[in-house]
Amino acid sequence: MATTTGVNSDLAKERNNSTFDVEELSNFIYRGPEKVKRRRYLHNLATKDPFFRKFKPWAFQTREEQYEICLQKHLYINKKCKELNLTEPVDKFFYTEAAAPHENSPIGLHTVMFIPTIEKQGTEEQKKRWLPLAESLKMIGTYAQTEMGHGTFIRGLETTATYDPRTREFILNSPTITSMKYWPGNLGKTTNHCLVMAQLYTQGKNCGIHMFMVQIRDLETHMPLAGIEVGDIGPKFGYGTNDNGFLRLSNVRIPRENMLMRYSKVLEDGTYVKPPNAKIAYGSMVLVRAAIVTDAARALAQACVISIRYSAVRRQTEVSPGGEEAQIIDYQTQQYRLFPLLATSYAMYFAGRFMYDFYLKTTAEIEGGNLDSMPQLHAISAGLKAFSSWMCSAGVETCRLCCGGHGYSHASGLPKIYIDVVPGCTYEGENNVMMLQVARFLMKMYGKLQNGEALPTFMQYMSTDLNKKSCMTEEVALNCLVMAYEHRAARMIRDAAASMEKLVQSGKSPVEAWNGSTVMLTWAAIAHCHAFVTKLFVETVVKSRMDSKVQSALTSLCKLYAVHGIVENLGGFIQDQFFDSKQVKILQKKLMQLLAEIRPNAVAFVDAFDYPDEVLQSCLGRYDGQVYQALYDYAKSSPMNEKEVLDSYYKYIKPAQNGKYQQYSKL
Ligand SMILES: CCCCC/C=C\C/C=C\C/C=C\C/C=C\C/C=C\CCCCC(=O)SCCNC(=O)CCNC(=O)[C@H](O)C(C)(C)COP(=O)(O)OP(=O)(O)OC[C@H]1O[C@@H](n2cnc3c(N)ncnc32)[C@H](O)[C@@H]1OP(=O)(O)O
Ligand SMILES: Cc1cc2nc3c(=O)[nH]c(=O)nc-3n(C[C@H](O)[C@H](O)[C@H](O)COP(=O)(O)OP(=O)(O)OC[C@H]3O[C@@H](n4cnc5c(N)ncnc54)[C@H](O)[C@@H]3O)c2cc1C
Repeated sequence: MATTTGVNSDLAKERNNSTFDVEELSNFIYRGPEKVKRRRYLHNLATKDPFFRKFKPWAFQTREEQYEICLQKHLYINKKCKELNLTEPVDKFFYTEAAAPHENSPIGLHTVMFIPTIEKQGTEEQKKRWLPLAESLKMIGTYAQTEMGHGTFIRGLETTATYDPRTREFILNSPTITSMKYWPGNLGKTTNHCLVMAQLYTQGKNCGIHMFMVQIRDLETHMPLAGIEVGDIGPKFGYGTNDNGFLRLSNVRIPRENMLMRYSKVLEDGTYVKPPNAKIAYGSMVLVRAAIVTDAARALAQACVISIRYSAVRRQTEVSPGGEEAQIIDYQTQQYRLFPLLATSYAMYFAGRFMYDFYLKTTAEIEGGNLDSMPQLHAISAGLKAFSSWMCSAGVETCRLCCGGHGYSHASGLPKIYIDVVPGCTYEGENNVMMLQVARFLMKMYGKLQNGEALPTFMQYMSTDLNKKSCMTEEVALNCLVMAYEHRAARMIRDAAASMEKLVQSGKSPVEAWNGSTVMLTWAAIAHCHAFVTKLFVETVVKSRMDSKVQSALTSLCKLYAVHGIVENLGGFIQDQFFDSKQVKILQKKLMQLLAEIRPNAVAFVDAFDYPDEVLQSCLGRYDGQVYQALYDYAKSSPMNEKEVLDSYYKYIKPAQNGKYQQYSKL
């Protein structure tokens, strides 16, 4: 029975029953007690700061208020980060996630893409010129690449930058309606500069797409400059705090020095100097793709915290007539929907940790002049970005559904998380398109395998003997699970390659063969990413040092991740009789056992993510489990309840009750 003060008794019982120390698991997730302490310190700085609490809740704000309030919060965050000397991206990330949770920043693109693009693609002189202005917000910029007509196919962008050697300027133009920049974050009303991706023309030749710094608004009045038409694109599915914008450029002249020239150059006479690799200009997209993995994991983790705590508190339906109503977390169907998502949130966190390290290592190599790992970085970041955003967005929605009616209310905090995470499936490369980039890499690797060439370590599984059957026994060993995922991926890669080969043999061109095989190629890419994430999870629990009780609990969760993925995608695992029917039954039975095994630790697993209530902003996910009082308080705080009788009653309902409808004929 729930009490109205203190911690809900069901939730308290859950915490008493767990088999491991939550603090130990938090230490493992966040890489040590010092880092946990630091994260808590940063969260506390934000959640205890009265500045962030003076605004009305996000769900009660109009679009204009969402923008204005979020802008104030992020400008304040910017100021505080400077005062507190928070320079590490991870520190800023933790401080911000607590200060403005899931409120997409009106200066976010400035921080996440504009400044990093100058840093990575600018010359020393350009960095010296622009970075101090950008750091002090005198220049506020965005990354303006996508156009109304093209987002995916960036070689098809229509914006032009034509070099005029007489004046040593570029002339920028949006020659058609489809060429206008459309979607860039913060572009509509906030920014005064843009990094514009445009087709470079010099000496009469098209040299492909390049980045140009373009001032769009006056630095004093903030009015658009001559030749610039700019504005907000209007309300969207979410992202109300963000002024995604449109931009038309008409004969806008910028100095030659405004082309980002660290790698490609246009000399004064108009001579074009090529970069060492044309795709080096895509580096800022790779950075954000890498960051999206952690961002998506965080969204799913928070949704699991909310949904699992609520499932422990919520009681529904007497199990036997007249008996006590069960905690909904005890229904096997609820466990089947939630626990694999809990496992997925851990899998994605570890994938995000890996991605962060790999990104830093590989970009350091690239900056040192060694570009060898660029294709791997592209394939891994594109694949993990797509896989994580798909799995986590769908997972957040399932968490919402698992909360029944209350999940549909903004009081749950879940809709806010969902609308923040789901565009990650689209921006920074639409997920299907990203998976096809992965497939392109896989086909190259397959070609190497056929030629007997060496493969990078993470691709060596492709040489597995596809006639081999699974080693799965009742024990359901982790290595047999990994082998199953790698077997499926290797077979799907081979099948996709065979499909293309067959089409070529039937007289199709390589391009036609590719287009005729994209579904199979996508299956292969997804299977590859699934294998990659599973193996990473297994290696993390097997090879890392951690408390033995935590390790045992985490091993069950990891097993659940792997077994559930097989049972849910069974067709792909049994197509070549890799598993026999006896082994399938073993896996199904194991799945049910694992749900029961994880049940006593479910709340502890979500507590270990260590998100304060102020970050979750959820009546259902509160640490103390006092959900009903919170829902009641939330309802009472609705602006709709400020007056007992609304003006609309007198204006519309009362006249209608009296049969008077004249007011409508006035319209
Ligand atoms: C890791 C850091 C973690 C830190 C965590 C802490 C702090 C983080 C702080 C903050 C971030 C927090 C969260 C982030 C979350 C949210 C972000 C907020 C807002 C989001 C803003 C969104 C902004 C945008 O959307 S910008 C626009 C993005 N647009 C796209 O992505 C377009 C997609 N299209 C493409 O990328 C390309 O067109 C393409 C599909 C790849 C095709 O390119 P194209 O040139 O046409 O290719 P082509 O066919 O000629 O050649 C293919 C060839 O090129 C290789 N290739 C392609 N791309 C790359 C690359 N990037 N690198 C290397 N190589 C590349 C490809 O492999 C092919 O090679 P090959 O021919 O087969 O050899
Ligand atoms: C919230 C949000 C913020 C954004 N912020 C920015 C920003 O700051 N800066 C910026 O420049 N852009 C931004 N964008 C734009 C974003 O990057 C693009 O929308 C994205 O890259 C997808 O491109 P698209 O819209 O052209 O989709 P399309 O390519 O038109 O996709 C439509 C469909 O076609 C399919 N498709 C397209 N091409 C292929 C192909 N080759 N093979 C198979 N299928 C294909 C896709 O899979 C998809 O199903 C933002 C978008 C959103 C939603």
